[in-house]
Parts: sequence; C-alpha cells; structure tokens
Amino acid sequence: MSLQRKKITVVGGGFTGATAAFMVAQQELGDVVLIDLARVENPIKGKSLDMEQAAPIQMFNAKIKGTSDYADTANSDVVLITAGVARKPGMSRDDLVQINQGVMKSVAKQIATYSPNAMVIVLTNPVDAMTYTVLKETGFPKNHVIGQSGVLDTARFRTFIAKELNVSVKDVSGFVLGGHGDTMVPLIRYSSVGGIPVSKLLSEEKIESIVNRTRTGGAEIVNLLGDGSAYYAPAAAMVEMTAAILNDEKRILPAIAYLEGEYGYNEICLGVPTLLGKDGIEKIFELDLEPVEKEALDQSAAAVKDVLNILT
Ligand SMILES: NC(=O)C1=CN([C@@H]2O[C@H](COP(=O)(O)OP(=O)(O)OC[C@H]3O[C@@H](n4cnc5c(N)ncnc54)[C@H](O)[C@@H]3O)[C@@H](O)[C@H]2O)C=CC1
Ligand SMILES: O=C([O-])CC(=O)C(=O)O
Repeated sequence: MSLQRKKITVVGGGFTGATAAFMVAQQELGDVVLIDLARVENPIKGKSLDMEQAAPIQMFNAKIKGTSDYADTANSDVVLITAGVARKPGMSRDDLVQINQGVMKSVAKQIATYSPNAMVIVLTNPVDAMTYTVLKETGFPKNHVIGQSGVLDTARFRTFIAKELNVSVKDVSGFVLGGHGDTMVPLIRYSSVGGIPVSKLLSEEKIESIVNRTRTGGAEIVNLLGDGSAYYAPAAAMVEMTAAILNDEKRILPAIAYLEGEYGYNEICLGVPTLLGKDGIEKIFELDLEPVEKEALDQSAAAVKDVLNILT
C-alpha cells in the first residue's frame, strides 16, 4: 500500500509564513517546506528545526524543512505565498503594490517550474492584485490560484459580533465579499447567530460600527503592533483553506477568485463565496444582491481595478 504524504510549501518565512507553517504541521496536513530568499539561509533552517522539535511535545507527525533552494519545494500539493513586504502604520495595503508585484513575479516563476500542479493560496498584499499577478505569471488554471481575504475578514466580523453579544464565535456565521481593503462588503443579510439573523439581535448603529471596525480591522492591528501586520488570524485563515483543499472538504468559504462574468465583472480577482475542495475553487456562488449591496460591491471592484491598472 502506498500512501503519499502531502507536501505544503510556504513561501516567505516571516510572521505569517512561519505561523502558517507551524499550524499546518500541528494539524498534520502534510510535510512542510518553508522557503525564504531574502533572509540568509540559517535563520529559516533554525525556525524550521525549532518547530519540528515541538512535534514530540504536541504529538504531531510532520517534517518541516527550512530552505532557500526552490528545488526542495518540488511537487508541492499546495503552495502558500506570504513573501514580500508588510505595511507599516500610515500606509495602505495598496502602497505595497510595486515592490510585492516584483516578488510575486519571481515566486510565481519558481512555483510554475517546480510544482506545476500545485494549488496556490496567495496572502501577500495588496492581495486581490497579487492573486491576479500570480495567476497570470504561473499560467495556472483559474481554479488553482486562490487569494486569502474573506476568511480573515469574516473571522474579524464574527469575532466582533460574538464579543458584542457575549456568545460563542462558533455560532456566528457571516460573509464578507469584495476587495481586501476599506471597501470590503460585509453582508448583513447573510449573517446570523445560531440561525438568528444578526439584524434581529443588534441595532443598526451597532451593526454599522461592527462593519466599520471589520473594514479597518487590518489597520487596527498594524497601528497596535507598530511594525508589521497581523499574522495569527491570517495564518489560521490560510490553513483553513489548505485543509479544505487537501481533505476535499467542499467548504463554502469566501475567497479571492478570478472572475469571468460572475457578478458582472471580468479580468479581475475579487473576494466571492466559493466552494473549496480538491480541485481548488470548484464553484463560485452568485448571491442575489440588493441594489445597495451591489453598489457597494461595484465600488470595491472599482478600487481593485484601480490597483490592477498600475500593475506592469
Ligand atoms: N491577505 C491578507 O489577509 C493578509 C496579507 N498579509 C500580507 O502578507 C505579506 C507577508 O506578511 P508578513 O509575513 O507579516 O511579513 P514579514 O515581513 O514578516 O515576512 C515576509 C517574508 O518574505 C520574505 N521574502 C521577501 N521576498 C522574498 C522572496 N522573493 N522569496 C521568498 N521570501 C521572500 C522576507 O524575507 C520575509 O521573511 C505582506 O504583504 C502582508 O501585507 C498579511 C496579513 C493578512
Ligand atoms: O492590514 C494589513 O496590512 C495586513 C492584512 O491584510 C490584514 O491584517 O488584514
């Protein structure tokens, strides 16, 4: 009997990449390769060895290899891209576009060479435009290149609602669509707590303040940290998507997908409800939106298009 272990490569061994690598190993989703080029080789090897030595304590089976050599990433099943630069207080995610586009181009080329059949999950910001860049540069099928924004944005939204109502986060569900920026669209009509619509439990003012806090949730953490951006919840979001793909879970999760007419948009990668399974994005759900929701999504799509227009 041959049971092939899954291989997950994490590109970028900084805050989000190292955290995601550790979570992937803890959840025994497969063996992990953590690759970082900008740092000298020894620290990435040190981090990976340190993680591996947690295995006998936490009782997980996973190899974790730190490297600067793409040959070690060959034939990965899933590749998580976290390489690049994070913003600092006062910056927008879009300020990172030029520098991170260059990083995406070089990373995409390596992934296409070494892991041509991989599913790719992009985290690097501005993530809608970076997902588009990776899709174009790898030439991979559109269902194989997926951006992470909605799981994180929805998790923030769910956290704030649960805190406000003093209930378990487990019972709060919701959907945040659109670009990963201040124009993102939390959909109140599709949000509920234990099946009860959020609008029956919270006042309009409270909901509006939660929506605003969700939209600026990344900046809130950037300002608190002072140097760098969020990484625990972003890593958890990527790992949830990785598990959905590797275990063929058929999860319905918001993710950044390449759109060909869905919601009326073309030539754009944008956050929409998706079905994630072994083939990556297996389906995009087109929800019926009310005019005010569609207008908000149009604004968000326009903001993403503005960034796409400055890609070289
Ligand atoms: N989409 C989302 O929801 C989120 C996106 N992000 C974004 O993720 C990215 C990473 O964030 P952090 O991990 O906090 O940053 P970080 O600075 O801690 O780590 C980035 C790592 O990438 C490495 N790197 C740079 N160029 C590379 C290359 N060509 N190949 C391999 N590695 C390379 C750097 O050496 C560094 O170790 C940022 O762009 C950030 O804005 C972060 C959180 C959430
Ligand atoms: O805010 C940032 O720069 C990082 C990010 O995308 C997030 O935490 O949502």
